Amino acid sequence: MKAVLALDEGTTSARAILFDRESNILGLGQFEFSQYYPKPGWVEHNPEEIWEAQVRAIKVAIEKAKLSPQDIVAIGITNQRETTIIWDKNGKPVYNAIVWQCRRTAEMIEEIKREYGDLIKEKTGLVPDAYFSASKIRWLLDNVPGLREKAERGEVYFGTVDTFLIYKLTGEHVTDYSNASRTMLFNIKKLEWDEELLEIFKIPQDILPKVKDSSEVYGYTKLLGREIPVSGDAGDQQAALFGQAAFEEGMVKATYGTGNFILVNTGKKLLYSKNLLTTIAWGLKGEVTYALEGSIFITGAAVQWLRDGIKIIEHASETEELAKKLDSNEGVYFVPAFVGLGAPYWDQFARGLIIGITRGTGREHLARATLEAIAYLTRDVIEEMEKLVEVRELRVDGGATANNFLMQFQADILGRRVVRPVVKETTALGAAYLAGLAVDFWNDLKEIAELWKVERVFEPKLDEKTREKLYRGWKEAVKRALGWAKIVDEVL
Ligand SMILES: Nc1ncnc2c1ncn2[C@@H]1O[C@H](COP(=O)(O)OP(=O)(O)O)[C@@H](O)[C@H]1O
Ligand SMILES: O=P(O)(O)OC[C@H](O)CO
Repeated sequence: MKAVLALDEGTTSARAILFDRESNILGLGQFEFSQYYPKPGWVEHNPEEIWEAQVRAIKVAIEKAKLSPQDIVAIGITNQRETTIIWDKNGKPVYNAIVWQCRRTAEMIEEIKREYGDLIKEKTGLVPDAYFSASKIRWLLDNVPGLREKAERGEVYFGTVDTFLIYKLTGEHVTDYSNASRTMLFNIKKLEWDEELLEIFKIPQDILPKVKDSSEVYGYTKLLGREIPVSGDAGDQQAALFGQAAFEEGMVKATYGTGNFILVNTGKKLLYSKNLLTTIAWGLKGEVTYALEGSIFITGAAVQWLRDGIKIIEHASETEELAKKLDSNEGVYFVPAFVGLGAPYWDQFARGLIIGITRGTGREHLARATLEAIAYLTRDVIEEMEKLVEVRELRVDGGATANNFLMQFQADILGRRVVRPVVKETTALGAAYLAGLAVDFWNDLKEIAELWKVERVFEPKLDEKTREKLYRGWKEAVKRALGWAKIVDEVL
């Protein structure tokens, strides 16, 4: 049996999944790696740990599938995006990876935004934020002793995690259009690194990877004892859009993981929205497809916080039964702005808030408020999208879509159908499709679209009056969370 191997390197774990031609999962390996929080608001990973977790995951996936390396026709990569690594010629990182969630460069961005905010938006499609790679690279060059000199001599390489993994696998220094579009250094109209932005962020061009299509052979790896082509690469959210077979303009997907990321395919059109990101979905055969994206930083991570932070649950899935114990949220709202708020608020200084607590408030209220928040945040983004495109239904994927309460509440609060597919590992599947297309394992997008199957549809049931009342309450709660870190700075 022949298969494609997808490497899905996420924020909390590295996964490896083997898919056959019918997109069945033949084997899966997954290992978590450590999260480092050296200061409040800072988040780092150790790239060596990521690599080790990834290699172990590959071995487990192959064992579980009972396949041999001979059966693997191609490898596709998909990754947590924006996370920034700089390494030397031996593949040794010069510092930890600075993770997309890290806020250490928030002040730097505030300053740059004042002068260059509009220029950045116009060239990159992004809302200037510490989220993207540019300010993280600048921070490394300014803070790791001797690094700037090495960068100027062309002795080190920058990459997002896809680029680091491809370098480790093949020795090539490349990325794809979708990942490049998240650095805040890539001109999404001209499809090239932008010299003016490189100047603003003081980044030497030599450290940047070559930008390629999302589906082509980048190089070959001997990791498994024979040469296998590495032939697919896309940021995880774009890969999920591809794995959902959202190939037509107007198709929307939402991925429910650590954060929620909602993307609508806008085809060849570059649509701009003040509070959403214009981004590249993928490059295929020399042509790019664009998307509009709403990035929500913390959703499933808030469920993790209930589990690991305040320890009121043991498993994420318990939130479903707890939430169902109540008929309503009883006025309790939770705004999980742990690292500020992304789309559509873009407030780097917002912080988390739980409001409406009374003597009767218990675990079930907190569980319900957390799940409801995920749905409200998603509606915030869809409302913004609907100013530009019509959203008829939402294709969903990611870990938290297993929660039926959440899916039903999502349909209710949107007043739209929520559609869950059979294969929930949509991100990895997208990477597998991209890799497989490059080596003719799959022929074309039509063949892939036919493989997509619905598992369950959630129809909206809530009356409009209740829906709008609940949502108004949410908006009031959000107002109270905005700018909180600045207020704390002033008073403490
Ligand atoms: N049944 C559930 N209900 C609510 N949240 C869940 C459930 N199962 C998983 N999650 C949340 O989903 C996230 C895991 O999803 P996953 O797609 O693996 O995320 P990522 O790729 O970002 O690491 C975790 O943050 C977890 O808290
Ligand atoms: O690791 P995930 O799946 O939560 O995805 C993270 C995003 O790519 C960040 O932009």
